Amino acid sequence: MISSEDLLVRRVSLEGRLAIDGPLVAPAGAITVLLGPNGAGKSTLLRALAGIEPARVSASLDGRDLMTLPPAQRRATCYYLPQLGGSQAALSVHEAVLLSLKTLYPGRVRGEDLARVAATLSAMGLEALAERRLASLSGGQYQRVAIAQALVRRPRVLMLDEPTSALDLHQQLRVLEWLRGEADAGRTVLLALHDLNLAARFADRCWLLKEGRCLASGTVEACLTPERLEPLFDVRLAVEAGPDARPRIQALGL
Ligand SMILES: Nc1ncnc2c1ncn2[C@@H]1O[C@H](COP(=O)(O)OP(=O)(O)OP(=O)(O)O)[C@@H](O)[C@H]1O
Repeated sequence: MISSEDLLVRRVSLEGRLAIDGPLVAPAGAITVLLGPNGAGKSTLLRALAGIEPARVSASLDGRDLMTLPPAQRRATCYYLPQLGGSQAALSVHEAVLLSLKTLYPGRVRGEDLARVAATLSAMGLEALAERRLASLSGGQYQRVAIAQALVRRPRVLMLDEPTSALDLHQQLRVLEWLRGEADAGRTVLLALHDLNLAARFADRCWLLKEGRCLASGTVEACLTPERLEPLFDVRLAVEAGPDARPRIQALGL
């Protein structure tokens, strides 16, 4: 059943790139993972929902038509973190995270904002790097700064595009466990992921995308099956239940 606190996507289309026919649901309080091969349209869909791509979007959030939100409010409500980039900006890690918050609340820096920045740096294990310049960071360190810049704003919908692509195993689990907490706090978390086992472990729901279309959506158990995944990725797979009863996926070959 769709609640008034869901992100409900009815249709999204972008000439030649995306033809999503819903309904697709990303509930508040849940992690929804977008899965699909390279070029499937995962980033384009997230960008369309965030209002960055000039797509035709029919979607609602908390019962309100997403398109009626003024563009700045829509981007603040649905924060989109792109795939790993890098920054040469002459900012420290602390300044970069604080700047993200100041962009949301221009002209305001209160004690509570500094406390929020400190808590976010701590959540991402960045305290020791707080005074380091962005340009001096490793790829994985920079990715955690970018995630901290998203988290510090506490958006209603967090859309993170491949947020663990540069992270070591410890940091992958740290970030996903933190995102689990963000969902438990009532946010909607939407992630594009390539790691099927991370998706199996942390997601509540999946949207399976290929060639700009959504082939299936539903619970992890319903979506992460060989019948769904083998044609999606064009590989042979074995799926078995892990000790936590969630699927474990092994690639057997092409
Ligand atoms: N700015 C753009 N202009 C035109 N086509 C684009 C643009 N960006 C992406 N595309 C195309 O749109 C399609 C979907 O790309 P998208 O980046 O959404 O895929 P994805 O599922 O996120 O892939 P990946 O797993 O490789 O990140 C691809 O065919 C891509 O080449």
